[in-house]
Amino acid sequence: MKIFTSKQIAQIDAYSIANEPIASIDLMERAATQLFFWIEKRYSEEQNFIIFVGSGNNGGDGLALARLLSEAKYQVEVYLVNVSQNLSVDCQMNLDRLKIQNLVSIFDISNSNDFPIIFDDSVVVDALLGSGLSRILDGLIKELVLYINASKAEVIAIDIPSGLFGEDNSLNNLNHCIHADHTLSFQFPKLSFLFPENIDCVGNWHVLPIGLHSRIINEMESPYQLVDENFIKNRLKKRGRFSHKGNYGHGLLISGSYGKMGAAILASKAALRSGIGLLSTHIPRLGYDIMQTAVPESMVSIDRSDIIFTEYPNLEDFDAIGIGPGIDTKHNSVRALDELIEECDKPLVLDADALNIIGQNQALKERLPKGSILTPHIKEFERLLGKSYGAFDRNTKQRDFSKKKAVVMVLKGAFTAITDEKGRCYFNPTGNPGMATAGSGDVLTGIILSLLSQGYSSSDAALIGVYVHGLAGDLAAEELGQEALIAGDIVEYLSKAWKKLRD
Ligand SMILES: NC(=O)C1=CN([C@@H]2O[C@H](COP(=O)(O)OP(=O)(O)OC[C@H]3O[C@@H](n4cnc5c(N)ncnc54)[C@H](OP(=O)(O)O)[C@@H]3O)[C@@H](O)[C@H]2O)[C@@H](O)CC1
Ligand SMILES: Nc1ncnc2c1ncn2[C@@H]1O[C@H](COP(=O)(O)OP(=O)(O)O)[C@@H](O)[C@H]1O
Ligand SMILES: [K+]
Repeated sequence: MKIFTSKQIAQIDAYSIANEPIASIDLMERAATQLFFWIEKRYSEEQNFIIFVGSGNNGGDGLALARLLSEAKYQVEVYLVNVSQNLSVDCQMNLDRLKIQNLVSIFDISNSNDFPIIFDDSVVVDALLGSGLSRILDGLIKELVLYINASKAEVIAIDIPSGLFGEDNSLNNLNHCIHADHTLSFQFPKLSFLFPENIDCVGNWHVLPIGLHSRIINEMESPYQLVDENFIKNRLKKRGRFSHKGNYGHGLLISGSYGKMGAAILASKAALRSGIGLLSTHIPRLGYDIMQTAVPESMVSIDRSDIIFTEYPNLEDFDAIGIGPGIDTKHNSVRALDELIEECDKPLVLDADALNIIGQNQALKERLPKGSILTPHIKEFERLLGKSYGAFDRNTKQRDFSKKKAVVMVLKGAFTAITDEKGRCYFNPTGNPGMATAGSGDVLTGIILSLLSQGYSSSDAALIGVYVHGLAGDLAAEELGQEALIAGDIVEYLSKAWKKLRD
């Protein structure tokens, strides 16, 4: 699913009105009806709602919702806050309709004495400001937002929490935005929903389809996309009936050091459980017995060093190389990585300590082979590209770096962001907080190496790898629970995840 900016959504909205065609008031009714259906499924008739309404179309949605809810016998009170001089045309029309219906008490808020008591068991609907937000909140509306946030009532935000921008919130004060439990967004999620710092504002978000025009949605370009299962399924290659292990590539994984052999084991198992033909794992000498016992399916390449990575085998034998999990950042490993980067003309995935080494030796960053995949978490990302002003800035840096260096960058976390050489950014929906556990990144490196070895392009290897990794984590968490989940479980559940993608 493409993700559009608030400005683009307004254009899509206008195009739909002109070309479906549909009157804007009817589109608003469609939006409000979707809100109503969502609420009706979750709340019994006894539930009372306090709807705070602004003067734009977001307010109009709130007023139309108030009418639909009261028609269905819910208890509803509406509080109108004049955020600007005049109500928008559709907001005014819905206010008139609500007054004619005459089932709902409508109050004006002109100062803080007008704020209603919000009982803990009320549900607050935030229809103050939507995607027309043009500046950060101040004055009465900010006070009201703080007042709502201080209540214990559940809060449902319409379209976007009031005060939050759809894209860049680096100059915003997130405490002055509505903190919703649920955000009901029309047709698309907003970009800002996918950034970690906005979670307290957005809560759980849900996308409600309102039938915006498919032609404009298909034609309008956006660098941002939210990945889904079909998007991944369409990228999978078939395994031919007469294929043999030579068809699925030979990968080289450089991983592990004294005390960190687990990283090599996890990444190797993950590679083998993701379809690779042959795997060689290059490890320091001390790890020989450990590796041969734990992962007999992998061949072992032994370093001259007992405890760290200092050299690598002839790269000609391999289709792709993965390096980093648990290799440490000692001087001789830095030198060996430097040589590898200089020589390597094979698809390369760099993770963990390989990224830390590059972070400490910025010249290496300039020489990354085109098509390399880097898989940092936020800390590693900052070591590579410095601190950011916020998630939007970080995302812009990531896209620019991918484009400038023609590499794929995977910024890991909830909604892992994958950027490619065209500056496009894909957000991954799978995965859960149970995966915030030692070694889960190593598993991802193994999966991506496996896919690169099988001949997938760098961006497809990253997209598929991240998706299936998160899916395996989700399937594992469903059965084991998030607390008990360990990285080895992600490997174990890869089988179910791949099967699901092949269904
Ligand atoms: N997408 C779709 O297809 C559909 C969208 N729909 C709905 O429309 C919503 C967008 O509506 P909208 O454009 O009228 O904007 P909205 O946010 O309600 O209000 C803008 C007003 O607020 C004002 N204002 C701005 N910032 C402010 C501030 N900090 N403090 C105080 N005031 C501030 C601003 O003033 P100005 O910037 O002009 O000075 C302007 O007067 C969208 O979120 C969704 O709910 C559905 O109905 C149907 C389908
Ligand atoms: N809250 C979360 N939601 C989704 N995925 C997560 C979450 N927390 C962690 N993950 C995933 O788990 C992996 C953790 O990787 P990383 O931080 O490198 O761990 P480690 O260094 O311990 O191996 C990443 O792929 C990340 O996307
Ligand atoms: K809102």
